Amino acid sequence: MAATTGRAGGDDWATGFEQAKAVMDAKAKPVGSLGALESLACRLAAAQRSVTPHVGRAALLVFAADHGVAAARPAVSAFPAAVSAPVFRAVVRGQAASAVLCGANGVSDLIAVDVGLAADVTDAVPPPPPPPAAGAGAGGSGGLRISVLHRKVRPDGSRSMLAGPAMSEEELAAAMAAGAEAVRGAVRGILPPAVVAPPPAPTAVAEASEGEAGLPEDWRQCVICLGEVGIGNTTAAAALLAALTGAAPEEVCGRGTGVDDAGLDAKRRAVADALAVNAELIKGGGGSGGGGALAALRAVGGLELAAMAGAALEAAALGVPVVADGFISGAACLAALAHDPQRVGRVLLLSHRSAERGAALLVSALTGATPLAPHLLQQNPQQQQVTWPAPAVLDMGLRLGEGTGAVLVLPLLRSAAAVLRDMASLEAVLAG
Ligand SMILES: O=C(O)c1ccc[n+]([C@@H]2O[C@H](COP(=O)([O-])O)[C@@H](O)[C@H]2O)c1
Ligand SMILES: Cc1cc2nc[nH]c2cc1C
Repeated sequence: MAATTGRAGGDDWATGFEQAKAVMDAKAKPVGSLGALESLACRLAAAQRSVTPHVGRAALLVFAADHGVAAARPAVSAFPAAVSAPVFRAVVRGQAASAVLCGANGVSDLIAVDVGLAADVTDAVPPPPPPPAAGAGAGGSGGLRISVLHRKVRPDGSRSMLAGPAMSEEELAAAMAAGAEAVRGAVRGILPPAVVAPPPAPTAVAEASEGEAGLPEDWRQCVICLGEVGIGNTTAAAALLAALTGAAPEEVCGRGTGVDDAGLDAKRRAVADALAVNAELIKGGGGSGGGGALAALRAVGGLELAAMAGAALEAAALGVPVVADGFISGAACLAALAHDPQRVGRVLLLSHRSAERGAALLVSALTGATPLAPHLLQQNPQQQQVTWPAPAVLDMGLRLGEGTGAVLVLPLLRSAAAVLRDMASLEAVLAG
């Protein structure tokens, strides 16, 4: 009989999942009767390598940036680009939806990261951290600590993907490194309330994970939620999804913050133009050195999407569960998954299906039902062995971003872990 405590599966994700499933199936309930909660628990167990999974500290990382495509073609969003910075400030003050939901759902850390807002936000200061006694349990709002990480890669956001790649190689690396840095700060739990520092030098930014050294004892029980803010980023996410799957602009573009028919048409044209301008980099022809998922991210992504991809890759390198949010966060995670399918697929959890048109295709691609573009499959034979994430847990018509959907799933994750950890077996119940 499978062990009920201790480590599950060593480094073998599938063995860990099967051990957790055996424990789950032996619980005092008809097999499968807790539905998706059961597979959520088994995935958490496999990611944490323990058949007694636990959601300890949960952190929300909100990455913010502006977009050259929105500056070049403002019609792609219902809001002017100038709105990204005030929304970021509201997150930092603890007044935005993401921060409020963090408080309501037992999130211990919210880390807001400026990777390319087209405004100076270095004066954005979070509220003082809560006293230790306030606690961070679900239901209380007093335990949330907010930190700000200033890692602006470009002063005016990403370059316009209509005129070439949205990022240089160095800019992509710097944004991804900011994402990795935020993950390590969250897992360590030692970020000061405000971290004001100049961007790291380009040579220092692409460092790989430093390994487990210096991590606190409970680091494996940390869960990372990803979120973003960036006017125009549904256009970048749509272009990235199209580049990664080969889908047409009509399939990936939606109304974002609420554009009308003319705005939707502008988005479709922007995505088609960006894919044409960056075709060589995306597909890897003409000695461009491109063709991989990170080349697509560089070509038509954005600085906050790159940061989220870097964060997902770092969480995967550490083996810490990472929860994707909506359309933009999901597209960034798809790039990370296509880049390192073996490791990312083991830790990535999908929180919800956004209301954005294109989200259905995105979830389908993230779960392996829709194949990646042929050039990506050829480049990466690992795609055959990938552990695909399970379908999104919620479908509530959410389309705000900021990581709101990822945070909303935390109570379900905690419940799933509690069932696997604490529920009696049918054998024990029948024995009285
Ligand atoms: O997460 C989603 O699914 C989502 C869907 C639509 C819009 N958003 C948010 O709205 C902004 C992007 O919308 P837009 O219309 O400016 O491209 C950005 O700040 C996102 O956080 C987010
Ligand atoms: C008000 C507002 C809040 C947001 N939060 C994330 N994206 C956003 C976009 C807008 C426009």
